[in-house]
Amino acid sequence: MDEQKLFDTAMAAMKNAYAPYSHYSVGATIVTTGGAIYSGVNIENASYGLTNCAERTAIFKAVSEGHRKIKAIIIVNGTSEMSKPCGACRQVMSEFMDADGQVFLANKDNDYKEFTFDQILPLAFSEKDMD
Ligand SMILES: O=c1ccn([C@H]2C[C@H](O)[C@@H](CO)O2)c(=O)[nH]1
Ligand SMILES: [Zn+2]
Repeated sequence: MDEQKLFDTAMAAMKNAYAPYSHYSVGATIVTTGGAIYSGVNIENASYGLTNCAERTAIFKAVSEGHRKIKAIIIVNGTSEMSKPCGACRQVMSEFMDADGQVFLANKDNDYKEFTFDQILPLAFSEKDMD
């Protein structure tokens, strides 16, 4: 799937964001190594700390259906500022992405920057650290 298609898919998903408290909508779309596509949105709660970010929603959907490896993720939001995954999402991404996985951080205006996963989470803690 090309980058423009990924952007369009994440923007379409973002319309389902449930963000009545922050009014900050986020959409994330991932591509598995097998080419499967999953999208997620942020889902807030009156008990604020229970909020689930868009990135983790998308990843958990894919993992729930048996996928274990993500090759690319795009994250969009409803503002002109570039999306930036929170620390919790970066750590969850690290469980299922390799260092060279593609990360596209976009805004609502179709501007995006491409990173490798290890650029956005250097020195990631992983299973290997427990050997
Ligand atoms: O990368 C991010 C950062 C924030 N949020 C959500 C959580 C909350 O609903 C809102 C404001 O923090 O944005 C995401 O979904 N992904
Ligand atoms: Zn997050």
